Amino acid sequence: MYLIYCTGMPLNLLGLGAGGGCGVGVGLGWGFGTAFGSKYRSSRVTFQGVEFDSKETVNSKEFSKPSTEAGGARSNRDCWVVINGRVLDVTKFLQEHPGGEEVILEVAGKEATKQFDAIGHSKAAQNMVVKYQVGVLQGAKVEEVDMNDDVVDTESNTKEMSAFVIKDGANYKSISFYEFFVPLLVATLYFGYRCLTVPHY
Ligand code: HEM
Repeated sequence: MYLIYCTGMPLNLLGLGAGGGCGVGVGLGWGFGTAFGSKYRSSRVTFQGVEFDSKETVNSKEFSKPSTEAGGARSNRDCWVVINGRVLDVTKFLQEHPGGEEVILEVAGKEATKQFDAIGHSKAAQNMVVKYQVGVLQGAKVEEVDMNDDVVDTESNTKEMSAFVIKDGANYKSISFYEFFVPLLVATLYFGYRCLTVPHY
């Protein structure tokens, strides 16, 4: 009798383990996701390590010629280029550039719009340009960049993302509540079900 009872216990414990594991796993995953998401929940968007503001806030200092003011900068310690009328200090970006630093150094201090466009840079890359803007070329008409575009860019969606985006929502608090309690409820129900259905000898 005693032996049979002992055999039943591990079964019961196994039920508890499976039930608890499922609940805790889902709960922790969702809970952590929620907490982590709330920490970064803002109007800022981070994509591949680059943070974009929702509004374009850039330096609008005017430069007369890329070849004089921006043009002295042709080394990997000080490298500026002009793309679509924007004067960019890309010194810090050189080593991060997926296409290598050489290609940018070749056009350092120059108008690089043609070369930039010729590559067919992704929308994300085009938006990234703003991050390095230190001014605009005098008389140049600079087009506004829609920062929200990059997150729907299909090509970029397939690339590695270092962070995720959670949009602001009025009812996110109630969502967090459900995210936490629904897995807990599921685990409890499962555990209850196991307790009732596993035979006790
Ligand atoms: C601030 C300026 C620039 C930024 C932010 C930038 C960003 C990027 C990014 C994110 C990529 C990865 C592919 C993509 O997402 O499109 C890339 C690739 C590349 N870029 Fe740039 N880029 C800049 C300037 C330039 C310039 C001026 C040139 C050429 C003179 C250039 C040449 C290339 C090449 C050759 C590749 C590799 C393309 C491939 O592997 O298919 N980039 N760039």
